[in-house]
Amino acid sequence: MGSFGNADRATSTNGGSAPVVDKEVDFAQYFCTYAFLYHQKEMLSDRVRMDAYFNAVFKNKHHFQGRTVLDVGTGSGILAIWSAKAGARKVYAVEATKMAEHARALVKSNGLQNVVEVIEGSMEDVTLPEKVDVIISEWMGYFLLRESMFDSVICARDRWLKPTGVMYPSHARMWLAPIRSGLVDDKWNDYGGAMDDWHRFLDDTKTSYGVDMSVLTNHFDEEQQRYYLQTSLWKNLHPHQVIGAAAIVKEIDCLTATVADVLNVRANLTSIINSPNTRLCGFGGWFDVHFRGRKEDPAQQEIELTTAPNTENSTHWGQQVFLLHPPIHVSEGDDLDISFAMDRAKENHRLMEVELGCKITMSSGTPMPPFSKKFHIE
Ligand SMILES: C[S@@+](CC[C@H](N)C(=O)[O-])C[C@H]1O[C@@H](n2cnc3c(N)ncnc32)[C@H](O)[C@@H]1O
Repeated sequence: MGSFGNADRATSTNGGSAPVVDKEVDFAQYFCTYAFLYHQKEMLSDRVRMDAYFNAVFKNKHHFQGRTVLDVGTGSGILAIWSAKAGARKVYAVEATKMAEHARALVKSNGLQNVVEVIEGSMEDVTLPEKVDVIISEWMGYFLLRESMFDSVICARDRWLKPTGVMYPSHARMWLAPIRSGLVDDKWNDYGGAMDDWHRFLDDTKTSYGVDMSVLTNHFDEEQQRYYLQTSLWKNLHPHQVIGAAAIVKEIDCLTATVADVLNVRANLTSIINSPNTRLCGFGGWFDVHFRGRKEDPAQQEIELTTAPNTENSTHWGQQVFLLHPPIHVSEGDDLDISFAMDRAKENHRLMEVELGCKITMSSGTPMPPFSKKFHIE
């Protein structure tokens, strides 16, 4: 995954189904960061991520030995190199950016050029000379689906995976849990500070330059609210900040999922608060993926990659935090009835819009007023 730029939003849509993407715009917005080694290094330094993929490949060599492999979005080439080292006969390593040149150099310097073929191009446009036994890819964005790279994996699978083929990873899940966090106060104060500063600016502009700009106050306020209060945050939460049972929002079988399955995520979830006298400050979202092979050709050792809050094994994905202003006093045994909706942003199909609704019933049986809030994942 990566924190790609989103400055110039010009993606068009075809009436609510999968967006039609202007490739040049997508390249400028999304792929640009992946062309830099510093960014690949960030992912290559994530030990949880690296160990999971390394173990998935080397503890399941039977899936690779003598087989053909496709690495979707090879980046530096690391997964293709491991696949070759695990005994693959041929590895096609597809990468959209110029990073393909570095991958090619890395493959050669590791003496694997006879096995790994690096192909520079979009997965959607590339033609392979044969179908493959394994598709390996690290496609996961923040909260799993940001970046929408799974679409490219689905496209690759439908075109190039043999009917007996295996997906690495094979399964994915999104999780959501109620959390407490001091960030709720920080962001509220930052927003207040920004508005105080705006009012000082208005006075100053009027006094010094004779122009009254107060007509813009509502627009500035909306901008600041969006920035400070309605945009989800990247955070590595401490497990103690999770104050209730985590619930599964979405389960994906990578062998069968379609783009339609991941386009609009809808879920009704329940959770129970398990901390006494605390504040419900929002929700934390994360994901896990599993490497299980396929039913008829299972993994010898199943591997899990989780991005759940963890003090020792945090990942560069962290968690996505959706804050509630103001926070709500809750206590052990309070029931949460949560509705979750996530759609792609209209202006950029790789970003997301989330709507979270919640009804809380206190352990006494008394209901609290329900609420609903919209967020942007940027
Ligand atoms: C999250 S990185 C993973 C890189 C590498 N596989 C690894 O695990 O370190 C995803 C890579 O996929 C590439 N990518 C994303 N979508 C692609 C597509 N449709 N076709 C080709 N490459 C793509 C990106 O440029 C990026 O280098």
